[in-house]
Amino acid sequence: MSIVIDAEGLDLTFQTNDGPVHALSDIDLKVLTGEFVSLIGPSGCGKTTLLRVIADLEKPTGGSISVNGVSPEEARLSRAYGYVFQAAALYPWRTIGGNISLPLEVMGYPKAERAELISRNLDLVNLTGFEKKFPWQLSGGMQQRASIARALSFDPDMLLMDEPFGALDEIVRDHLNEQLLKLWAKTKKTVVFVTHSIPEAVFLSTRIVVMSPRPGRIHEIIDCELGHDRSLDIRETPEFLEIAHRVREGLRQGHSYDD
Ligand SMILES: Nc1ncnc2c1ncn2[C@@H]1O[C@H](COP(=O)(O)OP(=O)(O)OP(=O)(O)O)[C@@H](O)[C@H]1O
Repeated sequence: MSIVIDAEGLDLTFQTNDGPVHALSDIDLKVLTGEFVSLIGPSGCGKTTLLRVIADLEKPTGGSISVNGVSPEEARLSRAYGYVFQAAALYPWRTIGGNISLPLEVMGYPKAERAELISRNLDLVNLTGFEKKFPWQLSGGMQQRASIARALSFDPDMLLMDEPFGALDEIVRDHLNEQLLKLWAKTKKTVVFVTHSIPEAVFLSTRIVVMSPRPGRIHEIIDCELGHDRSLDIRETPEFLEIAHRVREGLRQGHSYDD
């Protein structure tokens, strides 16, 4: 396995009207090919900022980071990743197929190839038959699946997912977690996934990065070796509960309730 993301001593301070905000401090993280790494931590600990630095949507103010061995900017330009936002962020005036097609149009894919990729990726997220619907005709869970299909459309090796299921109810979230795991096993993508949910992180990940706030740091990295073939029942097993307990302890230790 090779190193996809290599961050060393990463620092990011935002300059705001209210003074500097130290969002990331001394982040060391290596992500290997095919891993599913979750970033978990309390609100404001820098999870989204770290994901955005990997995606070249923010520039770090210190330290170094490479993605696929090159700078985040070069990786972005070479389409190294697909990005899934917190809200599905689909264009309401475009059909589901039209939304998935958009990055492909921007990249100049010919029409026939676009049609083939739209159909393949709709199939991957179990939305075959919904190509001509508009986003408002789909449930929240289906919209989020469509946005995953869009992120996958040009077959990037890596998916960056910022709390994609945070706004969905628990039953839908469970279902999508199962589907995402199957998709990950099938496509062998490298995934970096932001979440607030301990069960979600333990269910999905091969490693869990526990972050703590003010400034955003990595408190602990926990291995999550539950095998690749997981069903939701695994959440009742002692192994699962043990890892969930360790994550909860890590979050507690990293979080000061005094401020
Ligand atoms: N563009 C920005 N300008 C100024 N401050 C910012 C900016 N983006 C994020 N921050 C600040 O950086 C810190 C980390 O924010 P970030 O959104 O990365 O946290 P998070 O862990 O993803 O939070 P949440 O779980 O609520 O999404 C916060 O204090 C936030 O207010």
